Parts: sequence; structure tokens; C-alpha cells
Amino acid sequence: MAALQGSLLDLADGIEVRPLGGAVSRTELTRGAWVDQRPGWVGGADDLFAALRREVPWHAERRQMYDSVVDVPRLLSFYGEGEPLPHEALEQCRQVLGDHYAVELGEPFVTAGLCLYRDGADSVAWHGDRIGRSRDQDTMVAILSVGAPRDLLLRPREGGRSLRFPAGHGDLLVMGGSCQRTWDHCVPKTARPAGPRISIQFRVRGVR
Ligand SMILES: O=C(O)CCC(=O)C(=O)O
Ligand SMILES: [Fe+2]
Repeated sequence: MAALQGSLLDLADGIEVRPLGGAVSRTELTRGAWVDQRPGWVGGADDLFAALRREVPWHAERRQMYDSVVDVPRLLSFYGEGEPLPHEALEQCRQVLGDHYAVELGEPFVTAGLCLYRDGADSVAWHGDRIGRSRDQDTMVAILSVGAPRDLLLRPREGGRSLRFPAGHGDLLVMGGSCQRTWDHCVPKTARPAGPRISIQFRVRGVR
């Protein structure tokens, strides 16, 4: 009951998960990859940002880089299948995404990876989410951004120019089709003063 009470209070914060429906616009990329955008998907996102920043068990990760171990330049937290998400609004987001993409995706979004970019020096390098089935199958990765606006860049793996997709406060970006196999994405560092940004990535089972 305590958990339910908590979630009801959270919903009273003024956070609003708006419908997707006709508000989503798709950009077709090459090789059957695409990106959907729904700016302003979540209203009252200040409160969501504040709650996530405060309540998520953020941790740093270290990674082997050639012959040294370096800090990953962002903080992380991962919610696996069946684990309650850290905010009721995120459960709603996952539900709305699941309903909107049910036919095209054929399975629900189940996991949520959260990243906290503390400032413009935090980033994620070029990569595809290719751990698991996404290595050879089409899938979707749906990203909600809250906090400072940053850009998500995509570029074809076979070479070519990168495309810039703004990821603003409350915005939804969905990478779909062959995107994880045939394109890479990154969030570059920025020299412009940038406040903190939280990214929530919803994925299907067995994709990271
Ligand atoms: O910050 C983002 O929106 C992208 C994060 C990302 O690509 C990842 O964690 O795989
Ligand atoms: Fe990624």
C-alpha cells in the first residue's frame, strides 16, 4: 500500500504523459532504419527530472579502454524486466509506448536504462545498441529525455554524414527498423554550458 500511495502522490505532481497518436513524425533513414519524434511528450517534466535525479540509485561505471580503466562519462541505472520503474510516470510512458507500437513492434517494451549526463562534458560515444537480438534483428529503442536539451546524432555505419536530432525536455525519440544494426548513435560532449540531462531508454527483452 505504501508503494501505491507513493505513486498516487507522484501522479499529482502535474506530470502529464500525453498521447502519441498523430503527434509522432517519422524520418526514414537508409536501409530500413527510421527515427520517430514526439516533442513535448511529457508535460510537467521538471518534476519528473527532479524526482529521478533524487531517487534513482545512480552509479558510475568503469570500462577497460586499451590498457587503462576509465570512468564512463555519465551515471547509469538499469531496470530489468519485472523491476518496478523509479517513477509512476515512467510506467505510464512504457504503457503508452507499448500501446502505440504494439502492432509494428509485436512485443512490449520491458526494460528501462537510465543515464544522467551531469553537464556538457558527459556523453556517450558512437555505438549501436547491439547487445542481444538487435545485433541481427530489427527492434525499437524509445528514448524520453528530461532536463537540459542535448543532441542525439545518428550516422550510417557504412559511412556518410551524421544527422542531428534534438532531444529536449520531455521529448520522445524512437529509433526503429534496422537502426541499431545499420546506424550508430551518440550524444556528443558540448562546449556550450549544459545543465544535467536524464535519458530514459525503453527496450524490449534481450536488447541492450
Ligand atoms: O542519452 C541518450 O539518449 C542515448 C543513450 C544511449 O544511446 C544508450 O544508453 O545506449
Ligand atoms: Fe544507445
